[in-house]
Amino acid sequence: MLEVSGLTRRIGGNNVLADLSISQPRGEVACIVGPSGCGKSTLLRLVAGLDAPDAGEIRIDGEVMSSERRMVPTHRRSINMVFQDYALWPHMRVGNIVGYGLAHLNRADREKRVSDLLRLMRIEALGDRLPSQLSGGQQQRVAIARALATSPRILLLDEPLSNLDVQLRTEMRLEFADLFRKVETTVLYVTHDPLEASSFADRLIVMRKGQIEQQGDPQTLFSAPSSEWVAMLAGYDIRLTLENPRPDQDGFIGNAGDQAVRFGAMAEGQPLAEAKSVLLMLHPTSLRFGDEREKLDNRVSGTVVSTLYEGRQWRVSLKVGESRFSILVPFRCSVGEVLAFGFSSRDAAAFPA
Ligand SMILES: Nc1ncnc2c1ncn2[C@@H]1O[C@H](COP(=O)(O)OP(=O)(O)OP(=O)(O)O)[C@@H](O)[C@H]1O
Repeated sequence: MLEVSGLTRRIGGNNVLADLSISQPRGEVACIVGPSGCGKSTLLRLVAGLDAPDAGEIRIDGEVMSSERRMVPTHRRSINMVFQDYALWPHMRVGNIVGYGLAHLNRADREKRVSDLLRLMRIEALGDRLPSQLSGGQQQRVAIARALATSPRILLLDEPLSNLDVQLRTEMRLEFADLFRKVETTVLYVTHDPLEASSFADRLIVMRKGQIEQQGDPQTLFSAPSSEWVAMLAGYDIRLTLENPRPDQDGFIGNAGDQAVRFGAMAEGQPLAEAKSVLLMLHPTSLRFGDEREKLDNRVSGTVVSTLYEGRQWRVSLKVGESRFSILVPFRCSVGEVLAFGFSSRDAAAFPA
């Protein structure tokens, strides 16, 4: 179990981490998601013991690892870390790199452990190669095999897919899902890409400016973002401003120009009473066109302001009331045309504007 409580780190007068707390049960895969500079790597470095906190505590299985008074060195924490650049030793062969931390085992046990790990990472044929003879994806697998060799209690990964091409990233996401299930290690994984994280994380922890903005299992977080910022990160890029929001039947209603638009509820913790207007945010996959839209409790019309062909679909800029946003549609439309779409009020995330 990893417990981070009240963790604060000041660098150059700034709070890079500010009173941050995380409680992670054994075996959980948690992904820290957030933009560049929000403090993700600093958090990993603190957990690894490569840096010391200014306040707060880190405990592993109940034992204090970092606090203002105590710093357990990295090699005594049972933690391993995989870095963005893999950091493989260039003069060593893959088998030796993976077996490096296993000097305490006899030769036969060490060789067995190394070959098990190479098989697990599907690089069993590469044991005699040097890092320079491997592709980026293969190097990445070696780095993970090395990190798993000593069966650490916690595995830390800092943007491990960032140097791989798009196709390999997708493949590795699937493999991670499988791997993390098999090894049963507690995993703390840093990425700036919430989609990458949502494919294998038990929990997403969204960070912003050194603090946690929202956390939860990926499906909850993607379907109920608690702030405009998390909604943006989750891809809710359609923004509709509604004036005069007010309760209505089962939910709420507001005006976009002369059209009434329903929404289910305000996002968690956001008061409607004080809001003069509401920002409704929608994920593109919530919009329906044609007959499908008739079944939904919202039907909204917009005027097409511009269109752009984007390979088998069109990016259409729409004006609805005073709001302008762009959507992708699978059909051609022309400037000035009125385009109607539907969405369910339950799928909209609403925030005070
Ligand atoms: N040694 C340092 N000296 C000065 N500022 C630092 C130092 N280390 C980190 N920072 C600052 O702390 C903030 C958080 O950095 P950190 O590397 O943790 O962010 P990050 O979320 O991991 O970003 P990225 O995704 O770009 O790696 C940044 O504003 C960074 O400039």
